[in-house]
Amino acid sequence: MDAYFVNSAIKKEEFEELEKYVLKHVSGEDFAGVRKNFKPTTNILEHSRDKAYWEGPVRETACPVQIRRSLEPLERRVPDVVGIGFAKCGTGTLQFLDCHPRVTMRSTEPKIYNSINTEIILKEMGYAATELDYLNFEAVKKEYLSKLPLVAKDEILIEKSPIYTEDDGNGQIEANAKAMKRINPNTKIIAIACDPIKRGYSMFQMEGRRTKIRLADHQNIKRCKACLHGTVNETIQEYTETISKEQYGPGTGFEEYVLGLRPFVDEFGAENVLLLDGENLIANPNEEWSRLLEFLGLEKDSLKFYHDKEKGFPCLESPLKYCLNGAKGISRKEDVRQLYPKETEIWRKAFSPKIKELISYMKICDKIDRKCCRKLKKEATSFSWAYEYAC
Ligand SMILES: Nc1ncnc2c1ncn2[C@@H]1O[C@H](COP(=O)(O)OS(=O)(=O)O)[C@@H](OP(=O)(O)O)[C@H]1O
Repeated sequence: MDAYFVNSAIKKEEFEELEKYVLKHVSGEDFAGVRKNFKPTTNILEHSRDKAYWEGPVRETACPVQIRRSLEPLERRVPDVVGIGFAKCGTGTLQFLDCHPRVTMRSTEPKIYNSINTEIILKEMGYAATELDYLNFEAVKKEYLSKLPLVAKDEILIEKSPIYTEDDGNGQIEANAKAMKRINPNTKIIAIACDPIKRGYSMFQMEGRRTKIRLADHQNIKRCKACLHGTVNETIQEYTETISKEQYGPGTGFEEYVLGLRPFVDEFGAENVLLLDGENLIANPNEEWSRLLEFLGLEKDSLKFYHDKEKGFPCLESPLKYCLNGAKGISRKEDVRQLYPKETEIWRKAFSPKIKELISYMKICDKIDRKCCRKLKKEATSFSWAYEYAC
C-alpha cells in the first residue's frame, strides 16, 4: 500500500480517516467491493499542462481515492457515456461521478472526435470507406483508448469533451456525432446548458487567466486561440460591438445550444440525450444530480452534495467529501450583469432567439406562452435563467 502514496495527493495519515468515512457512506451492496479496491488514486501527471483549466496533478481517474465496487479485471474500452458540452456550463462537475462506486472517469478531456477528418467520417457513414480511411479510423480509436482510464466491464465509463459541440461552420459537430455513433452506437449523451451571459463571462475569464499564466511563463501567446489578446474588459467591449453588428462567427455563440445538440439527438435519439441546467447544478445540486443519476440507471441519491461556504460552490458530501479544483468556481462569484449592465443587456437581446429555440427543441416547455413563463419564473428550478431571454 505504501507505494500508492508516492504518486498521490493523499497523505498516509489522512487515508484511514477517509476510508472510514467512505465505507460509512456507501451502500451495503457496494461495501465489500469498495473496501477491497480502496486506495489513493495514482497521479499520472504532476501538474496539468493547462493551469487555467485545471489546477493540480492529473490523476488516473478524477476522484482522489478509488471508490469502485467491481471486482472484475480492469480493461481499456470506449466510453458508455459522453459529456458533449457546453463549455463553461459546469461540465467539470461530471468528475464527481468518478467517486461513484459504479462509474469511472478521468479529469482530462480526450477531445478525440475533433481530430478526425470530417470527410473520412462522412464517407465511413456512407459505407464508401476506402481501406486507408478504415485504418485512419482504427488509429483514432487506438488513440482514444490511450486517453481513457482503465475500467471494469461492469462499470460505466464516461468522458467529457465540450469541444464536441463547438461549431467550425463546416459540419464538424455532425461529423463528431456520426463518429461517436460508429465507435459506440449505444452511447448515452449528457449536455449541460447554462445562462449564456454567465457562460460568456466565464470563458473570457478563463482565457484571460491562460494569457496571464503563459506570459508569466515567458510563453508566446500569439498563436494561442484560447487566450485573450487584450484584457477581459477590452474583450467584452469588442465582443459586444461584434454582436451588436450581428457579425460573430463559428465558435463564439454562447447561446448556440440547439446547433450543438441536434446532431447528437439525430444520431442517438432524444431518449438518449440528457440536458441538464448548469445554473441549477449550482443552486440545487441534489435535484439536478438526481436527474443525471437516474438517466445513468443509478440510485438517484447515491451521490449527495452540500454547499461549501469556503469554495462558494457545491461540493460532494457522500460517499466522499470533495470539491472541484481551484480552476473551477471563479467567475460565477461575480455578478457580470452588475459589472457590465449595458453590455450584458445587448448580449441578452442577441441571445434571446436561440434560447427560445432551445426551450422548444428540448421541450423544456411545450411552447413559449404564459404557462411556460410562469414555470420558468419560479426561482431555483431547472432553466429558470431562461425566463429573461424568453418571456
Ligand atoms: N460544484 C462546482 N464547483 C466549481 N465550479 C462549478 C460547480 N458547479 C458549477 N460550476 C461552474 O462550472 C464552471 C466551469 O464550467 P466547465 O467545467 O464546463 O468549464 S470547462 O469548459 O470544462 O472549462 C465554473 O465557471 P467559473 O465560475 O468561471 O470558474 C463554475 O461557475
